[in-house]
Amino acid sequence: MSQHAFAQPMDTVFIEGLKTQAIIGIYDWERENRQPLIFNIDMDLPISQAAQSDDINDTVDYKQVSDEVIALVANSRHELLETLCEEICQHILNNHNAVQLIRLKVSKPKAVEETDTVGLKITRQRAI
Ligand SMILES: Nc1nc2c(c(=O)[nH]1)N=C([C@H](O)[C@@H](O)CO)CN2
Repeated sequence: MSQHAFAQPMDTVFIEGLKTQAIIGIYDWERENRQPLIFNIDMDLPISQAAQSDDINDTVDYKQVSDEVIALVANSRHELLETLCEEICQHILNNHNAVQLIRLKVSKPKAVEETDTVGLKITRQRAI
């Protein structure tokens, strides 16, 4: 019987509180000044292979993904968080084959003065 006859349990590699600076927003002041965006990213994948091999290539490297997200955000100039978050999820799914599902939350703490923070949460899954 195949080793994969049963569903593999999903585990989560996560990045919490990733601080970036972006040109993002619909207002003039947001087009002229970078502002902070904070990301929490959950990446679901089975880690059983990496746990056996002890090889970073059998899992997803949270340091590498963090660096890629920082670079992607630094080079972006979107108006909406929706556009940026979709781009980040597609980048991760396209470049990190082990990742099956992503839950991404972005906080934009300087956007609405009366709040602690506002933002967006999205979930994206690899097409079967
Ligand atoms: N759903 C969204 N609503 C809003 C966004 C956004 O990106 N997605 N952006 C803004 C402004 O840029 C805001 O952050 C400035 O206060 C408003 N609403």
